[in-house]
Amino acid sequence: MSEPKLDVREVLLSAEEIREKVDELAGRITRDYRGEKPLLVGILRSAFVFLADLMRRMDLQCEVDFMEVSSYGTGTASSGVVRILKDLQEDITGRHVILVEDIVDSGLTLSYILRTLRQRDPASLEVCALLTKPSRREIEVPVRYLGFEVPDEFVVGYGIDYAGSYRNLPEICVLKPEAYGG
Ligand SMILES: O=P(O)(O)OC[C@H]1O[C@H](OP(=O)(O)OP(=O)(O)O)[C@H](O)[C@@H]1O
Ligand code: HPA
Ligand SMILES: [Mg+2]
Repeated sequence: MSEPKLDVREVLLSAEEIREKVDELAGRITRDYRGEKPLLVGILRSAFVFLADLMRRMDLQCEVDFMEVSSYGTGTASSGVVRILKDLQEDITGRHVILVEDIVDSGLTLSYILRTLRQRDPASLEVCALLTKPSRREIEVPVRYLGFEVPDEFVVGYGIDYAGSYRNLPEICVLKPEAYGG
């Protein structure tokens, strides 16, 4: 088993660039939700790193909950079928909810979650996503707080995996082709 860094072809976003962007997003959320206590909903598993950094940069009372969904399994293309593996613990009726996602690719995951959560009558429902890959979009999703646009490459790191690995890389990277082979 090789070290994760040895499998990296290119660093797309450095830890420093990510830190600065997370600060900026947290600042915007702090200003927009002043006087409220939003519920941050992290989409497991990949969003846990981003969520953990984001909430600590917000100067605001907040609560946290998680949903786990999966559509990618061990491949690099969405199966198109989004399954809820773990639902929220909290009742979101009347709450200000911010969905925290690491990447919007086809948009199928977020669009499914947004549809599901809207039916529960939150006071508001917005999305904060660190990355977007617009070239792969199959369905449009409204992202209020967006970090970076990435090219049409399968990215890993900062919580994001390929087949379960590479989540612990501190940067957003593209792997060497042989690392995607299995
Ligand atoms: O816009 P889409 O094409 O739907 O892709 C985005 C989703 O895919 C990834 O999750 P994945 O299903 O790999 O689960 P994970 O977070 O547990 O890795 C990612 O974290 C997003 O949730
Ligand atoms: O580029 C990606 N990398 C990892 N997981 C993903 N899920 C959707 N897009 C991606
Ligand atoms: Mg994944």
